[in-house]
Amino acid sequence: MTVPLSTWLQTQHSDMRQMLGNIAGACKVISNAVARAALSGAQGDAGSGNIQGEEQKKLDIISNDIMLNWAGACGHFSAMASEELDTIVQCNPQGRYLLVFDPLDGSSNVDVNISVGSIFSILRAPEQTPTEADFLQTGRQQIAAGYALYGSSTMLVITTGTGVHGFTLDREIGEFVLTHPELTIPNDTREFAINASNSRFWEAPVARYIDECVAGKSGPRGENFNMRWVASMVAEVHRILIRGGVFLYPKDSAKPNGKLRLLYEANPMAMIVEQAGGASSTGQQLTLDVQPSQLHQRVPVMLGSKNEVARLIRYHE
Ligand SMILES: O=P(O)(O)OC[C@H]1O[C@](O)(COP(=O)(O)O)[C@@H](O)[C@@H]1O
Ligand SMILES: [Mg+2]
Ligand SMILES: [Mg+2]
Repeated sequence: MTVPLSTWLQTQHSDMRQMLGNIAGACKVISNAVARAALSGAQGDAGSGNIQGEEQKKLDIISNDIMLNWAGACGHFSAMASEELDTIVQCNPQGRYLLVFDPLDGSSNVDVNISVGSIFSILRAPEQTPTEADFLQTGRQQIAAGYALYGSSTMLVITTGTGVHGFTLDREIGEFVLTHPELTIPNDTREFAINASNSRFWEAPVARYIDECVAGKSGPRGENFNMRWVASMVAEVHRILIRGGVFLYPKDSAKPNGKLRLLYEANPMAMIVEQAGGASSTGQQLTLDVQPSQLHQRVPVMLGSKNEVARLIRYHE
């Protein structure tokens, strides 16, 4: 049976239906902007930097504007925060929710036609005008999270706290269609993802874990492991949702807080991964339990198949 996103959304309360509907609209528009970038002159650097001192691509800024406009139009968000904006943006004072997003994740890949994505998280808003402090909620307080993957097909993966569901964009009808209901991550895996160029900076527990994987059949794990690194978190998490695996962007001596951002990368992905039966940890603490202290805070991330994440946590004890 074909279930379009608009039909699936009928299972949600009306605020959620409209919020996710508009976010899905934004993702379709971003998908087109990404696909047409070489034709429209939207590839390359914007010549500016974001608050974290990272070079912005033209498509980072375009995607950010699309998400602000489309999500803002549903009227349910009282404020939003984005990777690409220094401070929060006030929206509808009557809105009962906050939106946090990474408009284009993995954007260093965008000029080489490798998969990129968008990540979002929905939180409850306070009754009064939101301030930055109102965004500093733990991942457990998210009421929905998801990502769009702009890959060989465009997909939208959503959780509202009852499982994880994947929709594929059918370009012939312009609709997302439910193709991957109830995604689950196997408990065990023989595949890891880490940027090994940082290995000289790794801390002992991560170095031990990776050494043991690389040692293969003759090592302590007694199994051969495979490795992948796309450098697009959305693509890595998607691979793990489809066939299992473990993804690490740990802290190390060069990046004492890791690289990924807690509110709009780690938390939404951790909610998705937990909802799919996997786990996500900083090494010390479950990602969803971390109390944020800053909007653009970074956090170490280890997520994926439950038993591998449990092993990583053990190695950190
Ligand atoms: O280039 P590195 O250090 O391997 O980092 C790759 C990681 O950085 C990110 O690209 C960060 O996201 P942004 O592109 O949104 O800044 C992740 O998607 C990816 O996992
Ligand atoms: Mg990102
Ligand atoms: Mg980004």
